[in-house]
Amino acid sequence: MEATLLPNPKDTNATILLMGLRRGGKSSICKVVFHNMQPLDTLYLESTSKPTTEQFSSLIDLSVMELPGQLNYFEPNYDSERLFSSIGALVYVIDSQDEYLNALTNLSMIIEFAYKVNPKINIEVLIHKIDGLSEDYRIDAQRDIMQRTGDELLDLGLEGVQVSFYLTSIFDHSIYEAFSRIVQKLIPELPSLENMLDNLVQHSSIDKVFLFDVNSKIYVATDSSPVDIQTYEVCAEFIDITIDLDDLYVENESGTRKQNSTSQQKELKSVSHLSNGSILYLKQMIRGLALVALIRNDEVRNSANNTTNTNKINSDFSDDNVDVLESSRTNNQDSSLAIIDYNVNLFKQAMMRMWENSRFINPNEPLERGSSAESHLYVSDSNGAGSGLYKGINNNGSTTQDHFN
Ligand SMILES: Nc1nc2c(ncn2[C@@H]2O[C@H](COP(=O)(O)OP(=O)(O)OP(=O)(O)O)[C@@H](O)[C@H]2O)c(=O)[nH]1
Repeated sequence: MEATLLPNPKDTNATILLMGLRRGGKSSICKVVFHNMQPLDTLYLESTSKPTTEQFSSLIDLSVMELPGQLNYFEPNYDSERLFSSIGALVYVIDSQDEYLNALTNLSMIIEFAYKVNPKINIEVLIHKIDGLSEDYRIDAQRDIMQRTGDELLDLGLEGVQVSFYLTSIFDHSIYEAFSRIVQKLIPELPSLENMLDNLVQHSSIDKVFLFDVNSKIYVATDSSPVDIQTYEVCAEFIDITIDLDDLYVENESGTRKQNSTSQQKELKSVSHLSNGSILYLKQMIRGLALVALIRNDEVRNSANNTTNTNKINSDFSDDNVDVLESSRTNNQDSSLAIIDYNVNLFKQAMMRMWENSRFINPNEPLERGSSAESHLYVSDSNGAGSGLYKGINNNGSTTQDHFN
């Protein structure tokens, strides 16, 4: 019998394979995270009947493939071996509001197969729809699912397989947090990006900084301090506010309104002073990304109280040597922001250099904000799809994730 062709991920893409039993929430997750669908609208989604693949590209080219729950991919007429050998991450969705024992048996079977054909694969389990569970029950369900999965894998003789678990719901930011961590593992440049962000935080009075994909609100990198979900929410919402305001206003030029197209090409930047004295800072980066930083009021106050001059220091900004302005000795908020501006510009230049050196840079590609709803994510190298290089990546600060190996 001829093998049925499953969707063929592009070799150069990082590919995420979404699996799970019927009605678990796979299509809803895709629609909410990558197509900005309102969570309540997912109620009307029809059951998916055949495999689907979508491509998203911005910093990396990412394929998200969904396999419907009712199909058995281990029948000989599916070329599952080729499929599993070419993916970066297997994301298995478990409906935590439903009886999940069948799902766990199915999951173990899939892990056994996937691990055999692709030992570098990242295995990610979403304990999904937790919005319907009490706080206590969520923890119990997570513990139970982890325990049972571990036991099943042991029974199958699969020791040392690393599986990551996330508590998720499309009704809050947990699904974005989970996908951020999943996608980050597919970005070969992640350690360099994190180093650069740490350096930025260190020299710019910044409390927390995220590098967001503007369309999906997934963050492709952040500094090494723990991620607090409220800070994430505030920063992610700031992107929407900035874009809404940006669409609202067009610049005047000699008394006449500029064309929208002209204003869209300018670099997006926004600074907002919150009532508690903190500052939100956003600046457009390359390839559909925006840098969003939270600057706490005490930091700003400290810098405002200091009256000595700003010093320029030479510091090692990731792999590229660039100058960074030290902000600890400025005399007011404005100069503090000016320093952040200067340092963020250096960060952007470093990123541009990094991507110019990357194998995927397309010189004709615009560096500015992605223009279509499907203009999304991150970077991969030529073998990124199956490389899984960053499997053991640091997951510090996550309140929703746990893993074992
Ligand atoms: N409460 C809650 N419901 C959810 C969540 N995510 C998805 N759902 C609901 O779950 C139902 C099934 O979602 P789908 O996305 O169609 O599930 P699926 O896994 O794609 O199902 P198949 O296409 O049959 O494989 C829908 O009614 C969604 O609204 C969630 O986080 N919380």
